Amino acid sequence: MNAIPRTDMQEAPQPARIRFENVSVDFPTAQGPMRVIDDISLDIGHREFVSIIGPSGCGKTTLMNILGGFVAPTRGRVLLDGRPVPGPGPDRGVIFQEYGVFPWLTVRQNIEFGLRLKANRADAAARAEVTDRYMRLMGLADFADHFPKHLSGGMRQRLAIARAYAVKPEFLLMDEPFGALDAQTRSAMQDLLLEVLQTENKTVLLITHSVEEAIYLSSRIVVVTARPARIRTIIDVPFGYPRAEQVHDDPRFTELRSHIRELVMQEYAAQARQQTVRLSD
Ligand SMILES: Nc1ncnc2c1ncn2[C@@H]1O[C@H](COP(=O)(O)OP(=O)(O)OP(=O)(O)O)[C@@H](O)[C@H]1O
Repeated sequence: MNAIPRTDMQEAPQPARIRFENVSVDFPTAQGPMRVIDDISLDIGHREFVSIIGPSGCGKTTLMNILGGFVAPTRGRVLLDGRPVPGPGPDRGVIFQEYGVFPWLTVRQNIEFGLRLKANRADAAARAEVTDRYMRLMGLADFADHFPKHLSGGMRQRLAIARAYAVKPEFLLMDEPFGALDAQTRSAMQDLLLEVLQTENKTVLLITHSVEEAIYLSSRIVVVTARPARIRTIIDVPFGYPRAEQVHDDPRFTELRSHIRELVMQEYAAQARQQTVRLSD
């Protein structure tokens, strides 16, 4: 495929806000260390939106867990604004595939939780205002005093998203955040995210299995290989921000979608071959 010129508003990423420097991760297994990430280097600039796409189980979540401060690399390092990741912190809002909500707190209390933390201290009126805003945006206003167990799966996921957005983290780390939502809600959540990014400075790393979602939202897409995850290729998305629904109809969208799908399919095939070899060992 021909190189697609970069036409979005964001300049080349420099200096890096997020830097993966020759990162490798091995996990111990009964058969010895298993390499999950292999020598990944990647710079992500201020206000960039980078998506990672690759076969299931290849190591994407592990990559995000390193950035979140939950997993340490075996080799290499990850820098945030030039400093090694110190552990989890309120500068990074993390949204996982599974609902990251506290079951013992109501909807309102869940959203307020982060706002009460010292690093994000806000007075009670400001907390209530932000909480009300996100409950409205997420369609949860009528459920303010409900506990998560009384919400549908999609509502719990929207609550998890509201909690992360409300704290206004500089970095959003999102691991399949919309995967559990129905198509209509997923599309609304994508648009809401684009809206939030228009008004707030955020640098975003998204893991998704949806090629369309990656193209619609990102400025760059990183395709990773079957395990161990290496960078297969990095693609510049040729659409600027604000980004409108109509980009789905752009012929470049269709062309990119086919190209990325093909790459991901090849990696799934490589993964299947590896598994066949392992089974026959
Ligand atoms: N803490 C851990 N200890 C041992 N193995 C782990 C650990 N975390 C992940 N793994 C293994 O590492 C591999 C990669 O997992 P990871 O969750 O990073 O993949 P993924 O690409 O995010 O998968 P998916 O797309 O299905 O969510 C898997 O084989 C998983 O079982």
